[in-house]
Amino acid sequence: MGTDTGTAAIRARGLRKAYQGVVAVDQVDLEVRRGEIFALLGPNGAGKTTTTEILEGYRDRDGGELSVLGDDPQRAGADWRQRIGIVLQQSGDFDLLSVEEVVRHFARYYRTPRDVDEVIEAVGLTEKRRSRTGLLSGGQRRRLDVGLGILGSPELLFLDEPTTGFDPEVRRQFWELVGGLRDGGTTVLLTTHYLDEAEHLADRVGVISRGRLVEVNTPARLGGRQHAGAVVGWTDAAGTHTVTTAEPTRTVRELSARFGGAEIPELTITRPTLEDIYLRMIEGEHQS
Ligand SMILES: Nc1ncnc2c1ncn2[C@@H]1O[C@H](COP(=O)(O)OP(=O)(O)OP(=O)(O)O)[C@@H](O)[C@H]1O
Repeated sequence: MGTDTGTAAIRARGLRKAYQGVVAVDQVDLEVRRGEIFALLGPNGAGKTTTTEILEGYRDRDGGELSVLGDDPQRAGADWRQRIGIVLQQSGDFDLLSVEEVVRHFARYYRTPRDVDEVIEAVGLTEKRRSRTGLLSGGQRRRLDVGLGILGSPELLFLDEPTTGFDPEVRRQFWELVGGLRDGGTTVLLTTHYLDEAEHLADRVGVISRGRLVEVNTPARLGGRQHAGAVVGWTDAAGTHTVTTAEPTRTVRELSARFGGAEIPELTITRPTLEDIYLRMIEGEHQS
């Protein structure tokens, strides 16, 4: 397809893959723009890993057209590989080496690697640089994985379920790290089961179910979320009340009048979360 991909980092048309006759990826059309964080969501077995592996060049497709950074991953060579970064769910086994030794080792695979100290600093492991990687916590280990993924200053970074097992604080720090990469111009393809992660990080999300890409949209608009009603809740002497409405402002105004302009007790206004919308979509898919 040549190098003319415009602003698309990934462009797939009719991507298809079956294992022993069982279809895992079914006519997927996908466009990931340069500089965006795109999250691929879907239940277990939906086809996310298969799709990502095809995009990474680790798995051959059965059909469809594909351009990743202007080349077909099935034919692309070492030059192309230098331009992508991959952070797998489980990385290699080098427990006896220190953080610094591991980063230095992997830096040799790149013609123009980033500065080792800078990478260690970027993933927040400076204090652990001399620790054996086998002694790192799960979250620290994951950051090292990301450090290795960005060593070659990739134009496109694949992150496969990067924050599984992270505590909330470390997840937030990790999100900042990934957001910073995007701000620096890196395109990120993220797979995750955490909907809050997708909401926080992704510019756009794609929902894949039973091998098919069901919808691509911004987190705010997925599944018509922007039109979903709000739930207004409050309490009074009779107990707790909730009302679902398309006009929460009007409801609040009425309540305010009823309480004589005083504070409305325990007032809440909630809208469906991305997870609510996603679960509805997936449920609908299974019933269809
Ligand atoms: N190597 C393989 N051989 C045979 N079938 C496979 C192989 N890899 C995946 N599959 C099947 O293809 C389908 C898609 O699997 P895939 O791993 O791509 O899903 P996934 O969305 O990544 O799931 P998860 O969220 O559990 O990681 C599943 O039905 C799975 O059983």
